Amino acid sequence: MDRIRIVGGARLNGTIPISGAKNAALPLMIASLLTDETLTLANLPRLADVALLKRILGNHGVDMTVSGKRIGDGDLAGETVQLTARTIVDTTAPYELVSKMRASFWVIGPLLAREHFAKVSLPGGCAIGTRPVDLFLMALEQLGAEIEIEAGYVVARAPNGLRGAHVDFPKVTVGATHVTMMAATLAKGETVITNAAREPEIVDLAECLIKMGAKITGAGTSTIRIEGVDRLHGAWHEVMPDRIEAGTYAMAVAMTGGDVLLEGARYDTLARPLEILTEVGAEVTPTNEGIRIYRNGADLKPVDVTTEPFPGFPTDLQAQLMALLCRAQGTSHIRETIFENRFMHVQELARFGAEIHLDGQNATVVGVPALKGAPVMATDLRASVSLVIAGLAAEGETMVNRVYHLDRGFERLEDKLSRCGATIERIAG
Ligand SMILES: CC(=O)N[C@H]1[C@@H](OP(=O)(O)OP(=O)(O)OC[C@H]2O[C@@H](n3ccc(=O)[nH]c3=O)[C@H](O)[C@@H]2O)O[C@H](CO)[C@@H](O)[C@@H]1O
Ligand SMILES: C=C(OP(=O)(O)O)C(=O)O
Repeated sequence: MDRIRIVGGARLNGTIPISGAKNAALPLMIASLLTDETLTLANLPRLADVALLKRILGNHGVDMTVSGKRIGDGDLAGETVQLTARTIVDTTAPYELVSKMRASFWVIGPLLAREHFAKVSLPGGCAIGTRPVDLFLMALEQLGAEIEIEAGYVVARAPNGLRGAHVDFPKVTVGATHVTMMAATLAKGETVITNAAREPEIVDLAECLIKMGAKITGAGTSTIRIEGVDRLHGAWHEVMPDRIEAGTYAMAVAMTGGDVLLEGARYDTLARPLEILTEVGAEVTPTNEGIRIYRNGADLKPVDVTTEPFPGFPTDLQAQLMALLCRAQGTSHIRETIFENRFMHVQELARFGAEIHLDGQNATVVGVPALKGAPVMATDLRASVSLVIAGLAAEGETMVNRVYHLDRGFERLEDKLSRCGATIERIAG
């Protein structure tokens, strides 16, 4: 298993190109199941999750060709991939694949809409909470599907096709909003989703579906309207930049000090976390090329933050912010409201000498004057990268074990950071 070795203490200076967003790329790739024509996706990040989804889609009959420019080993640009689901050859998404990544469950929407049948294993993914799928099933039932759970699989049937309906989510869910939106594109009549997720990745998917011929309005607001059409066609779409990757590097620069341009990052997708970073003591400047983050040696200030659905502070940046606050002068409070078990980085951050107290969904972070490098273990994707951030700012050597979590969501992390002056390397093993 690969490990990442870091020698902390260097300031970060330079440019970090931001990759295509994992959490947009996955639903966009899944949308290829909705049409027998070619969906071309540009700026697809080279990530373990994208590779796994290629296998899952291949199993359903999606042909994939890579046509993007690759300039060489040092190239940081994403891939352009053409996905063509001429016919769906298998409507089952098996346990062996779906259990590895939660988003693969989302194939249920397009398969059901196009084939009127889907058998999809209950999902896996990051161990950050129980993560049920009841709201997906509720929405698909409202669109007319008959659903049964058989031996760990969701079996969904819509013999006469799906029909438009009012789907009112009792809580904001990104995944179920994606799936309902995709399924409703081919349903008969109008679907109205209320209390829909407003995340930028929902907007990115809606924009792609519209290019494919879907009739969707309101994506990015709490009410999305979809007028079903008979068929969708091919399209070209560029995956939006990854706001979580950009936010992660922003936290890293705020912690180590330095001056970094996050190339391609979009301020509108990161307004709340960047506002928090400003409160903490970093300088944040949106530019034509992206977002510039600067901090000199000034003290970091403590803050109180609650994770919330977009446009609130994202749960996917909570671990990274916590790492940063370990070095603030004073006591910060973080409340996690999205996932019930997303504090697994706390015990690992303690290995650096951090002082964090947990009480249910609340963490109290007492800033310490210095962190010391340590061997640590990654437990999930964003927790892993919080350990990298802590390691970059800590004195001495840090070894991050179980790096495969990082490879799910961060493209060439060690390349991007070492180009900015960090001492960081991957040790194959
Ligand atoms: C691939 C992807 O895009 N993953 C993101 C997506 O995950 P994901 O789409 O899985 O997260 P959701 O927005 O659905 O989850 C929000 C909350 O709703 C609950 N819930 C969800 C569905 C359901 O049927 N029943 C239910 O109770 C979840 O357990 C959680 O407590 O949004 C999360 C919240 O921004 C992010 O942390 C993940 O990175
Ligand atoms: C939790 C995440 O991913 P997933 O929903 O795929 O587990 C994440 O991207 O932080």
